[in-house]
Amino acid sequence: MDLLLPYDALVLLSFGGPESAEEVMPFLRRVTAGRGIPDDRLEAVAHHYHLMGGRSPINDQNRALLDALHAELRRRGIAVPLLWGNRNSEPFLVDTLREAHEHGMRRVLVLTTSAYASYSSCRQYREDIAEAVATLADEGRTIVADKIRQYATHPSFARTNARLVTDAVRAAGQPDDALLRVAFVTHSIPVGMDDTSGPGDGEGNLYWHQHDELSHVILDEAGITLDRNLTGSLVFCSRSGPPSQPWLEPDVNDYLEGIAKDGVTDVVVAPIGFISDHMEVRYDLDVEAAETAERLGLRMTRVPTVGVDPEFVSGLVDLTEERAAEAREEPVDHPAWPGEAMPSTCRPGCCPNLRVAKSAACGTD
Ligand SMILES: CC1=C(CCC(=O)O)c2cc3nc(cc4[nH]c(cc5[nH]c(cc1n2)c(C)c5CCC(=O)O)c(CCC(=O)O)c4C)C(CCC(=O)O)=C3C
Ligand SMILES: [Fe+2]
Repeated sequence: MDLLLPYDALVLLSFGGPESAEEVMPFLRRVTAGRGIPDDRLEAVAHHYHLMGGRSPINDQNRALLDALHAELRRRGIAVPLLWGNRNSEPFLVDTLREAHEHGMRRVLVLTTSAYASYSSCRQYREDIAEAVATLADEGRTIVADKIRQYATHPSFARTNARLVTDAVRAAGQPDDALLRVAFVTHSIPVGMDDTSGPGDGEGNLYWHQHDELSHVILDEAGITLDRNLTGSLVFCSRSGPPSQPWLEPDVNDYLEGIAKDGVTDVVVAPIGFISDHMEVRYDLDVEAAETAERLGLRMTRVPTVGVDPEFVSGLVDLTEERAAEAREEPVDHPAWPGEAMPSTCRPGCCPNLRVAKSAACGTD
């Protein structure tokens, strides 16, 4: 069996979520601390969790992803330990890393459950890694954490999403291109956060751009496979923040209103912004958007997220091998489609924290 040298472990790092009604408010307070989220929004989101019995599906989805990663690593003969930590709920990253250190591990590779550029999807994870590493340093434990590159532009992510959308369009059973739309959905973020997303060389809007580019190649691929002329749009869900602050639009529900007015009858909803069917998908799409569609008389087909799809999981394991080769300073390819490979070590000032200066791991700043 090979190892994933120089790494002593692979750590899955996720957002986290509550697993019981009592955990909902502490979780929400942790997530929104210092983020300026209005109380009525917090109450609404707490209600979404309570509708699901206080249990977010995200932790079970991560357990399934860990099993799938474990199986693929073993299939390739890689015997690296696989650990799991969250940013906002147990098991907390700092506890996972402390236990790793107790077991003699000194350098770990982190894989996050977030694919794109932006402060929320990349730097915030890096800040939390830095904080965990600093806490352990205060305890006299030195541990180094590297990270695989953001994988929104890894070909396995695009290919898996393209296949899932193709299958869903086929299943929707509306043969008339003019009556069908594909809505590519991602998490809305503040416009200012999108404007500053990217490597920090002045371009910005990389969050929006990566989603937009991926939507286009998926439409092309599905169109070619099905021999159809498909149309669609990038739309957003889960807006938070005060009404005075602009966030990316259109909201998925407003988009549905618009296409219904245009006489469209069928919508395929593809949550390409997320890698598993967590609350944003289960509530904001499967409950809220589904109700909007029903009210408008639109037939809605929801595309699954990449989840534990073998092609996606295999791509993630490719990325861990790629990062390990980089760390060993061996020549290595960085396959990317569509667009460019993101660096595994972020540049200074990329996807900045617009509120407070905080140190972030896995970067050159
Ligand atoms: C880009 C992005 C992703 C995708 C990348 C990634 O996956 O990380 C994501 C994922 C997630 N977001 C999640 C939950 C929440 N996000 C919130 C708030 C916010 N999200 C933001 C952005 C994102 N969020 C932003 C800009 C805010 C405003 C506050 C701030 O500026 O930080 C709030 C507070 C209440 C509210 O306002 O909604 C909650 C509860 C869960 C867990 C779901 C579950 O339990 O199944 C997951 C996977
Ligand atoms: Fe969020």
